[in-house]
Amino acid sequence: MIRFDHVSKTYKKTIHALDDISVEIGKGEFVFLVGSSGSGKSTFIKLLLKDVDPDRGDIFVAGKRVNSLRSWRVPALRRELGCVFQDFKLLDNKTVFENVAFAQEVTGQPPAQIRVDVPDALSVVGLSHKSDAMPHELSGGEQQRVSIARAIVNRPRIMLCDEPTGNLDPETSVGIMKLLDQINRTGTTVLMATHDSHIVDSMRRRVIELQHGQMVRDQARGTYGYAG
Ligand SMILES: Nc1ncnc2c1ncn2[C@@H]1O[C@H](COP(=O)(O)OP(=O)(O)OP(=O)(O)O)[C@@H](O)[C@H]1O
Repeated sequence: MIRFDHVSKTYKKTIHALDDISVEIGKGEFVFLVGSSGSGKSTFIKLLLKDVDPDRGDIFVAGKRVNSLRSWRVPALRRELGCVFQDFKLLDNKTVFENVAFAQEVTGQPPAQIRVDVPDALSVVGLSHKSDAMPHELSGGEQQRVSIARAIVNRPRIMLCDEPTGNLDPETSVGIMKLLDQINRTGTTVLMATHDSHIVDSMRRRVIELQHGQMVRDQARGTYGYAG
C-alpha cells in the first residue's frame, strides 16, 4: 500500500531530513512512526502527500508512483489519503457538518452523496448530535473527532496521522486511539507519527523509528523505546 525505495530528502541542500529510507507498509497495517523531534517523521508524511518531493528514490502509494505524478493527478492521490493533524485544522466559521462536507465538496462529490456520507462519518466518530455546532463550541477531543470524520468521509484507503493526540489529555487520547483502531479494523491502513509512549506501548503495533533521518528500527508489535 505504501513503499519507500531508497528515498532521501534534503532541505536547503544541507539538512538531511530523510536518508536512504526503504520500507514497505501493507494494506490494513497499523504503523507507529516514532523518533525524536527533527528525526524526519513529518517529512515522511509530507512525501506521501506530495507536499514535498524527494531528492532521490521512489515513493509508491496505492499503486501510484508519487514522485513522478503529474500535478493534475495529485488530487486523486490525496483522495486515497485521509489526514489528521495535531492542531485539527478545522474551519472556524463553518459548522461541524460543513467542515466534514467541505472535504467532499473539494473533491467534487454531488450534494446528494454529501447528505448521506457526512452523517455516516459523524456517526462513526460519535458526534451526530453536534452536527450544527461550531468548532469553538467543542472540546479538543471533539474537535479531533470532527477532523477524523473529515478524514474518513471520502473513504480513503490510508489514514496519515501526524501527532493526532499531541494536544489532548491522556484520557481523551485513549478515546481517539480507540477510534483510529476501529477505523483500522475496517481495513484502512493507518500510519501515525507520535511522541506518545503510553499509546505506542499499550497498542503494541508495528513501530518504525527514525533517527536523524535514518530508519533505525522496524519492529512488529513494538514499544516506544527499544526494549531489546
Ligand atoms: N521546510 C523546511 N525547510 C528546512 N528544513 C526543514 C523543513 N522542514 C523540516 N526541516 C528540517 O528537517 C528535519 C526533519 O524535520 P521533520 O519535521 O520531518 O521532523 P519530525 O520528526 O516530524 O519532528 P517533530 O517531532 O518535531 O515534528 C529537521 O531538521 C527540520 O528542521
